[in-house]
Amino acid sequence: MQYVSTRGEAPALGFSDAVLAGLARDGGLYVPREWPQFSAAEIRAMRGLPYADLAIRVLTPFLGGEIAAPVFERLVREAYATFRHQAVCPLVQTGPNTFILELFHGPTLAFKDVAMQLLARLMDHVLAERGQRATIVGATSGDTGGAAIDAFAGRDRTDIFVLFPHGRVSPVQQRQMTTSTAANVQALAIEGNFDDCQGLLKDMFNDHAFRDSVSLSGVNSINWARIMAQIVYYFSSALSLGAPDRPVSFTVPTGNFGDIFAGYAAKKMGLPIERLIVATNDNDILARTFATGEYRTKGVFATTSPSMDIQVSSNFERLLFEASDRNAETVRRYMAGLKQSGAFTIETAEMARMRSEFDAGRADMDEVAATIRSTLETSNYLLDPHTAAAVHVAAGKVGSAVPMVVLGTAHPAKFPAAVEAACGVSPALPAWLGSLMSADEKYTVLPSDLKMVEDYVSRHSRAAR
Ligand SMILES: Cc1ncc(COP(=O)(O)O)c(C=O)c1O
Ligand SMILES: N[C@@H](CCOP(=O)(O)O)C(=O)O
Repeated sequence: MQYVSTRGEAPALGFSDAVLAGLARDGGLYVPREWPQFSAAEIRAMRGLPYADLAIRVLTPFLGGEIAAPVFERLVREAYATFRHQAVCPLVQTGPNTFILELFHGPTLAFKDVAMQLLARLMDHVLAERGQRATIVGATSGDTGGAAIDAFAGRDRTDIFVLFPHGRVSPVQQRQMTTSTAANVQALAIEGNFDDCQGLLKDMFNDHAFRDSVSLSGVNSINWARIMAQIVYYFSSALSLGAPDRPVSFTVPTGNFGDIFAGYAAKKMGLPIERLIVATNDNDILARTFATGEYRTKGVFATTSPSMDIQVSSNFERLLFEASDRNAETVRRYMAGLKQSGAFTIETAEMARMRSEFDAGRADMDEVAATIRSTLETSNYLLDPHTAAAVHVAAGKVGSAVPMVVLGTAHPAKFPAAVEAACGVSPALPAWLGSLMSADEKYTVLPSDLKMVEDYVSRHSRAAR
């Protein structure tokens, strides 16, 4: 299996190199050269498999034989042993034909753990085999950072630097990043928003001298392995609802478009997914794009679902590549427009292709609060604000006989203030995270300035040459 860049100007790479590279050297994102296929019979044979076994079955074709089977099996089993629910990602029914796929039973209570726990082990394995070290820089609007720090803390072959928007993450999210005592962890509070953090990250990757000098690697969903690992729970949930003999639709709280792109990948691999519905909060660039065909950024607005406060949605580039029949020149043109004027207009035929698979909607903060309240009243189920945005959007789309699965991307206890304001209930952190809110914090505040951040990373990275 080879991985190609969406911008077509970087060399194709094998699995291990693509994982270590993160962003392609031409600024593009890696995607598999072709989608592995499972027949209906092969999917049927996956029914009833424990989550780790399913992950091994679904993900092995992506490895291109580069990770020995017994090693991969061990890494997968270790990754999912960190989850506190036996099913790893359980499915809970909340209405006649609606379900929440709970993705928040990992160490940091967010869906990011599902991929991050595996990615850290994969990277460690590849680096150890090659006798190398890497510097990992991640950008977060709140959840990726904590999940990455948990997964990489104490690993000798990597130093991890997480850029988070100063003052714009929830207190629980912040502490999950700032209370780590591991020597290889650095939390950097950037004076800006998430798009600034992600912009700095991409600029670091595109500064090849810096990139090479610190052996830069990435753990955001620009890294293919993040998307890959997220494909598995589309299979697990669809299988338990009757796949491949019954189609399923998914509504996904969306920001960087990584999670929903994993659903698209699952569909390309043969899973019968009817609709993939993008749910945004007030930062509704993707909902507007699906409505108008124009991707146009405007300022980021701070909401009660901070992890979705994003304008530049990285993985949308992967969908543009697909919708343009993998035309890298078209993708480069769109991305140049985004860089120059903050906008681009998508060709009609490409938009039609996207609309044939995806739908989109938005939930503003009042709608999110009302959904948290009403779901508690009618289903006795406490939503976090991100999942609530998706439940609101899904409610406007349900209606067919096809089951609707909403991805539950975070535990409500990560956002107690917003949840309590909405419904009067303040969700408590699980006991095993009890000391989080009293532990000492350690972080460095930096301006949103490329040179200053690069300088900080170079000075603190053990991989720096
Ligand atoms: C809780 C939560 N929900 C939804 C999202 C959006 O997911 P994605 O960026 O993959 O679209 C995020 C951040 O990524 C998140 O942390
Ligand atoms: N919402 C994310 C933003 C980064 O997303 P990623 O999936 O690309 O890592 C977060 O919580 O940090």
